[in-house]
Amino acid sequence: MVISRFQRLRQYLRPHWRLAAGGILALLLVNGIGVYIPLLLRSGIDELQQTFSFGRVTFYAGWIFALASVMWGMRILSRIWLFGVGRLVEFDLKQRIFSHLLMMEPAYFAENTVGDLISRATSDVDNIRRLLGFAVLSLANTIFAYTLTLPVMLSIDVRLTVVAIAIYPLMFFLVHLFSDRLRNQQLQVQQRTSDLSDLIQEDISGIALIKIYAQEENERQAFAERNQNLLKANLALARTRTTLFPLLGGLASISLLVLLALGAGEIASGRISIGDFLAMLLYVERLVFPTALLGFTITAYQRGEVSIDRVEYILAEQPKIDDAPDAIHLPRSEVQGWLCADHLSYTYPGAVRPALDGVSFKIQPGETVAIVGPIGSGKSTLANALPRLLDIAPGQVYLDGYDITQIRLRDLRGAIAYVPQESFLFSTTIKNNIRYGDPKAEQDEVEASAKQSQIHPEILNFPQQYKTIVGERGITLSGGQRQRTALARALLIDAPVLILDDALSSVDNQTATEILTNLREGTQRKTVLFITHQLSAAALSDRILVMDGGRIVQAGHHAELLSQPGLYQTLWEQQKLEEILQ
Ligand SMILES: Nc1ncnc2c1ncn2[C@@H]1O[C@H](COP(=O)(O)OP(=O)(O)OP(=O)(O)O)[C@@H](O)[C@H]1O
Repeated sequence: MVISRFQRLRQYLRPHWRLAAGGILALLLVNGIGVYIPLLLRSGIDELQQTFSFGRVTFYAGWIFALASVMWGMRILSRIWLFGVGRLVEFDLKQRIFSHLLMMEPAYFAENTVGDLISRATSDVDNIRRLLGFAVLSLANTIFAYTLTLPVMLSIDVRLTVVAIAIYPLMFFLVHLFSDRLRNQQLQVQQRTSDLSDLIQEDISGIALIKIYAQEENERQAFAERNQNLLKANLALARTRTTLFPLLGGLASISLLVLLALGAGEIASGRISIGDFLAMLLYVERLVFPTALLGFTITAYQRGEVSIDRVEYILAEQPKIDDAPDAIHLPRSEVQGWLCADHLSYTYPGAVRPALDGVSFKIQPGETVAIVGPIGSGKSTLANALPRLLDIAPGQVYLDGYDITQIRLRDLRGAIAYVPQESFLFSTTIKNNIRYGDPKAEQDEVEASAKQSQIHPEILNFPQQYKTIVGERGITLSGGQRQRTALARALLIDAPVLILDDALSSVDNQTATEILTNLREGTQRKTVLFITHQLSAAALSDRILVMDGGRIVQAGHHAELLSQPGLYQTLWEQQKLEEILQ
């Protein structure tokens, strides 16, 4: 069922309806008092014209002051509440979008650009906030202002009322017209600002390159050009703004002028009193602002509608990899580490050839298996398929005899520690990076896994040791240090299955061999699957699977594979030759 945007708005508002209702009630009160004050003034003036007394002046002034105070208090409350509702909805939506994005599989982020997702989660959510705060407030305000004020004005003098408000539709269309222009110019300013920040960001990251190629002057010119565009956009926006508001003021003055001209005649003929006339002037004044705002409100509403669609589009996207309806619970402590692939095939969306083509193997708990093969032979695809980072079909991979698509995702991923090719570190301390999978882990556990991955002595040399911050806000680690930190993170969670995808490629051969030997000989032997281009490291494993073109073309021990002609022998000879040539 397609839910209309209006229903969406109601959905967003539902959790905060009390606050929204409070804000709208406060607005009603503001408008009620706003209509009553001119009436009180009218009575005061008409009465004081007959018999003047200071007592009565004080009485009226006191009343008007008290009512105006309540009115302004209520106005403030209505703004706090209604804008607050907008902010709360903004908060809810951001939470929902972020949680939703966390559920999506990595392939989703390859299809949708980060820039677009960020813009939906920020600018579009901001438009919805404006729609719910500003648009609701001004729409309610305009409705109340008109429905309460017009009848009173008409009861005073129909002719004057019609003449006075005749100019309002013009005012409304003027604002509406301008607000479209304002919106486009505002977008231009935003676009130009982001063009400028993109250039600053790129130039700062590539500063070394700019210097090596002596391109400072060209970059300065490129910057001047973008800065000039931003200036133009800002000036155009300023021009529109400075034209609109005086124009509105002018129209409002014309309306007052007409009222004055006609009103004088009405007073002279005795059809209305001076008090009536004064009340009329105040009412006309009261309607100027809501009328002008209505034009902006319509634009805010249109913008908000587009944004609702853009945000809902993200939220409607369902994750392709999710728990099966009756997924099996498999606690990490109960997993032994049997892995089995049965004609596993996978083709990337849009690709012609399968990246995995009928891969079958059986791996026992505690076995260390190396996966080798030329570039693009499907090794990483296999590594990604096991923890279901790829959307593989059921009945192809089994962990401890259970089809992995039937195991709860949390449990499956909890049982498999995976170190991907790119070792990503968060911009926080080394310690927090290592205990990412178990944030409550103590220092000694963190150190134990750092020792296993042979990074401990280097961490002790960092300025604040384990408290040293890495990444953008801290120190930069070398490729090998990053890889060993990522390995320590995987070892800390002590999962029964460990997958290393070329995870020691930047670590020297000797250290890599030591790490792998320790892993094999450690007391808690895990099922280890390690993808590598370093065949000397693969030679240490219990078994080697050789992949080519998405298939396993050879399997066996190092000595066995080396003794028979085939891909492994070729790869080994190539590597030996490279070592000699180096
Ligand atoms: N996201 C993707 N979309 C489409 N094709 C992909 C994608 N990722 C990998 N491929 C293709 O799938 C095939 C197998 O790639 P994979 O990364 O598994 O190879 P690999 O053996 O790990 O290579 P390397 O040794 O370079 O890491 C390649 O032909 C590659 O181009």
